[in-house]
Amino acid sequence: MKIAVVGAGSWGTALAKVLSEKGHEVFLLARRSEVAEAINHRRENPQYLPGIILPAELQASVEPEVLRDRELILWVVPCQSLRGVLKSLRDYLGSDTPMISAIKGIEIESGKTPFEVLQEFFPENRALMVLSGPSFALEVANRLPTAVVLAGEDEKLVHSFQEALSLPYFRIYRSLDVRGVELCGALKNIIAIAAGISDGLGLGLNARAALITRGLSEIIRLGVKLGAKSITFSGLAGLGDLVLTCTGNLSRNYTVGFRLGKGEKLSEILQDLHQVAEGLKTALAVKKLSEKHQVEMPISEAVYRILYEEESPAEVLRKLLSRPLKAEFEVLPL
Ligand SMILES: NC(=O)C1=CN([C@@H]2O[C@H](COP(=O)(O)OP(=O)(O)OC[C@H]3O[C@@H](n4cnc5c(N)ncnc54)[C@H](O)[C@@H]3O)[C@@H](O)[C@H]2O)C=CC1
Ligand SMILES: O=C(CO)COP(=O)(O)O
Repeated sequence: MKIAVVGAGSWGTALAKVLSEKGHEVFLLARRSEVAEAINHRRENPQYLPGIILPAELQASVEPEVLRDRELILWVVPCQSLRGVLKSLRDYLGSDTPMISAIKGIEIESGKTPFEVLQEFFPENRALMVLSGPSFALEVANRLPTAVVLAGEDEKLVHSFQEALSLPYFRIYRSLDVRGVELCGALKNIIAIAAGISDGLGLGLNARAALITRGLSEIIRLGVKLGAKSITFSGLAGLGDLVLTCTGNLSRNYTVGFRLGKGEKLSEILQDLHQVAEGLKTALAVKKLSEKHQVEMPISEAVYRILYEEESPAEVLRKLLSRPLKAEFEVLPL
């Protein structure tokens, strides 16, 4: 298959490597020519995946022309950049070319997920899909066993792409709950920031386990209100990715939280963060969505206050721990 991956950051590069190893003809569309040149000439993306040797067959380019004859496009740019990228590339794209978003976020302005933004640009396209799940780019690039989930509305289509894109070390499960899979990937990043803060404060493993579990509970509440199936949250995109990013120090979101917990200011952290930590922006989008839909999200709200209202992590923690005691489970629709 002729494939293009748009976005030559760590995840775009790792996915392009997987697809190239599967035998597809892959173009990686980069924004900067030095990134494309390094991939083509040194077989490496030194800024985003240093030390990983890329397949000789994988080609990189900054020319949108390479999108013209592709049979599948993967979108792997930061969520808040997707709209601008689509505006600039739309003329090079077929209206019904199969597309997969591997982006984990929610647009701040519109409250839309990447899938919804793609639908806005390609309203006739019935071949839009979402890829999510626990998958650190570096581990995938090192061919360590990984399981992810591909979701789409057309079961036959999703099934065919599941077969076409899987490798023994990159196992793709399939789902029809696009909304759920996509919201899981976006919302878990805020909980990962919270887990990082907790670890940075030295609150221990009990606290982190409680954060993951109560975090899951609140992201299910919002997700279900927004049309997701609650069972999806117990799958790879939900619990799987929550566990990975809340416990793995390869996570950018967790790392931002950890540094906040250690007392650094967000402005200082942003200065040397050279990759996207989607949870920072998703926290803004979720603040608006949770208020609009009247969903209680104490952990996401706490992260928002630390990030944007300069409340100290210790003060936010004090407030979280003095919330009224309640029943563990509300009745949730399946
Ligand atoms: N890195 C990982 O392990 C994983 C990342 N993701 C998701 O993939 C998405 C991309 O993340 P990463 O590759 O990790 O980010 P990154 O920060 O490593 O790279 C982002 C890439 O997008 C490009 N970019 C940014 N703005 C652009 C614009 N306006 N036009 C064109 N290109 C632009 C950058 O130049 C860079 O190449 C995020 O939504 C992230 O949550 C999902 C699974 C795993
Ligand atoms: O989503 C990820 C792994 O599944 C990557 O997490 P971070 O964006 O926090 O690094």
